[in-house]
Amino acid sequence: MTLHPLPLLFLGALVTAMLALCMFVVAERHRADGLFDWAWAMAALGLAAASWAVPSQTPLWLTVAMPNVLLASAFAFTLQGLLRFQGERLLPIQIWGPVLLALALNAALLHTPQLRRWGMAAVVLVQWLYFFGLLRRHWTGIPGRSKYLFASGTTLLMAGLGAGPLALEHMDPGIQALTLYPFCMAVVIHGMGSVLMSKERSDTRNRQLAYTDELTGLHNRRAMEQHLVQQIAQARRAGQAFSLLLLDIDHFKRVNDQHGHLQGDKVLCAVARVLQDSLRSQDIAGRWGGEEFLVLLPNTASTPALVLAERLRANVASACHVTVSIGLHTMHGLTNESADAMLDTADRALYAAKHRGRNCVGTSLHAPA
Ligand SMILES: Nc1nc2c(ncn2[C@@H]2O[C@H](COP(=O)(O)OP(=O)(O)OP(=O)(O)O)[C@@H](O)[C@H]2O)c(=O)[nH]1
Repeated sequence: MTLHPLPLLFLGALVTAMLALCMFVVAERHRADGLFDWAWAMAALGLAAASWAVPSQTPLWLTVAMPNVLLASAFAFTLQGLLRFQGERLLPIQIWGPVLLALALNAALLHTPQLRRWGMAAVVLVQWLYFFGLLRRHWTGIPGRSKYLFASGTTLLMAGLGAGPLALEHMDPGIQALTLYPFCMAVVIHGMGSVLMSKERSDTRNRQLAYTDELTGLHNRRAMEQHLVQQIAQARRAGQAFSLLLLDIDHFKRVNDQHGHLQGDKVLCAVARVLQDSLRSQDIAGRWGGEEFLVLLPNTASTPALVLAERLRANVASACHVTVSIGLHTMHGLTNESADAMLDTADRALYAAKHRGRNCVGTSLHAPA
């Protein structure tokens, strides 16, 4: 059985067009993530494949020049999408210059196939170098694994479409047709990679939002509950001490009443900043609710925890125009305390600190039974 390139090219064009259509539908709400540009890239690839598939009697500008310019445009859209995804900018000439070059090259060398193919390979190589450089710069910041699909799919496409015509020119049409299978595969990998990359980015953002306190930027209560359970388990496994601090701003109602809710919010943010700046890298701070903050101190016994709590209290008092009362509780390595029990004891220590006149640290020793 002989393989004919034309039906396979039509199939390739159809697959690419369908992928482009799906991406346009999804991209509407993800323009800032580059998906819209990647949908245009896919559409340009589909059009290029369709133009290759028209019968050979058709003028060369339609079967050769146009698909070549469409290819360069597809890779320019790919680059532009990646720039948007990373919130970075390039001069328009850096993105669209290769497309103009492809246009000029195909106009000048339309009847000189060998030179034209070399020229196009060089244009695509320049585009790939931009693409690769950009991806490399941001690689570690892109969440998830779909970046591997995106990088390999795009590289396969660029290598195949840029250098393929040079490699295939003297080959049998049957062999040429076979190369369309990897083309279809590369298109699917590239398309899936771009859609999933954008999805993984949204998932990461949503997860961050779900675990972050909107006002202060600290962990929210949900995140702190999880950290607390993990830290207790870790302390128990390692037989280490683990301390927690419950901080409450003193007379915060007065701040709101006298200076307004907005000013109250600013005070909450200022206290959060002091916490972040005063803690060690292993400590975890979060907003527990209202004007209450929770701080977890892994591998910290009661004496150093008390020193740290006193430092926090003093730092807040000097930087924020308010004071805080702190309840401190320490779990010693092998004791079997639950998160609720620890919180309850810290809460009673906090109550004791309030009772002693505020702006001080209460420990389990001060807590009423
Ligand atoms: N601005 C602002 N105020 C809040 C927020 N959440 C809770 N509050 C206020 O925090 C105040 C807490 O007041 P209380 O529980 O009476 O405690 P307090 O005035 O700090 O008194 P003590 O804790 O006994 O020192 C209330 O007025 C709440 O409205 C918030 O997100 N922003």
